[in-house]
Amino acid sequence: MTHHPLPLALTVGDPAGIGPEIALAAWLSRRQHALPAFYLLGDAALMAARAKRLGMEVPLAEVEPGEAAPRFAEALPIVPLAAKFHDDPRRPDVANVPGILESIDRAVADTFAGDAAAVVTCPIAKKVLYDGGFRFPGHTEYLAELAKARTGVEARPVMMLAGPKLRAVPVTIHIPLAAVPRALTTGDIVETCEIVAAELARRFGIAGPRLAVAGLNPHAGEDGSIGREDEEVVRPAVAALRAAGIDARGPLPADTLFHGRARETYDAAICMYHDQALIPAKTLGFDDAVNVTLGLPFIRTSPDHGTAFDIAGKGVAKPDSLVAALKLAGDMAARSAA
Ligand SMILES: NC(=O)c1ccc[n+]([C@@H]2O[C@H](COP(=O)([O-])OP(=O)(O)OC[C@H]3O[C@@H](n4cnc5c(N)ncnc54)[C@H](O)[C@@H]3O)[C@@H](O)[C@H]2O)c1
Ligand SMILES: N[C@H](C(=O)O)[C@H](O)COP(=O)(O)O
Repeated sequence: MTHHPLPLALTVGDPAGIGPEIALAAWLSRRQHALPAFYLLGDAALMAARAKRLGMEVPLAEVEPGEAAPRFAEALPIVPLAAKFHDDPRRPDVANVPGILESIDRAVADTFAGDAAAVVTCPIAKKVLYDGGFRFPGHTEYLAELAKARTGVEARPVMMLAGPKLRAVPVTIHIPLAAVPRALTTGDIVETCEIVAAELARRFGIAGPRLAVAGLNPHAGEDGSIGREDEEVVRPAVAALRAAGIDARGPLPADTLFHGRARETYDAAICMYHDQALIPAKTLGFDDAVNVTLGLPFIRTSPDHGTAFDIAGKGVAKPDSLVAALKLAGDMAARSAA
């Protein structure tokens, strides 16, 4: 009997977005990209309708997770949810929220049950979920909550955008820009860097990773003359990290941190807020960067883009970032199993 590695559990994301069609396209490219086996937690009727709408010939197989890997070569395995979705691209509907969450919950449950090697998520629209009563900023924090519910241990999730040219980590994530200076603490910077250093070693095979810590203010505060946070919050964090044996440098001016020669000097840039990390990450690699959540007791990756409601159902969405997310999850799982 052939031995199949555990498949990846792929969530459907918002069904009105591009998640369903990039999942179909990723499956079609499975041989070209040597993708690890995955199954979609979704609704076969929705997937059949979206494939038909886009003229994509994708055989679908409703399966249990245990049957997914052996079926993957010949059909896109779908593990059905209780929830059903309409094929209504570009029209997000709060009525889809329970099904969107069921897909995420089930992916995590399957991973804890040993039926899946990792969780890969298609994009959700935060506003739609918030309107449906979701009280977490995004997947990142929700996944940490699901982990805690299962292990009883607090998880500190860390967002990393990882591409061939840059790995970038925002210390504060989905909070208003005006709230960043108050939210940023030395302890959070230290904790984030510790998790990044440990996970780069464990899950990416980078021994002694080099971390470049960006400043918050222009020119990293210019010795405290343009804002005090770099001297009072960031610098003590870097000192504590260095004392603990972590190769961290900073605070470094963020404007000169992302050009080619600078990027050669570190393995991850630690940034103080969302756009400081995600603008360079998506500019340098919108099609191949992956959103990875570190600090969880399981592997989670996601494409770097969102639901792209403007193009859903039009047949122009590129599956590249999802393909990269599936490959990275497979690589991370293989390294963790070795
Ligand atoms: N992982 C996630 O769940 C995730 C990530 C980012 C944004 N979001 C959410 O997505 C929603 C929309 O966000 P946004 O509009 O800022 O960003 P977006 O990434 O959805 O779209 C930005 C632009 O890029 C284009 N684009 C995105 N993905 C593409 C692809 N695969 N192929 C071709 N073009 C693509 C879109 O058409 C749009 O013009 C928001 O609600 C946001 O919260 C979710
Ligand atoms: N900030 C992420 C991005 O722009 O790519 C994104 O919104 C995803 O967040 P979650 O993985 O927490 O849903």
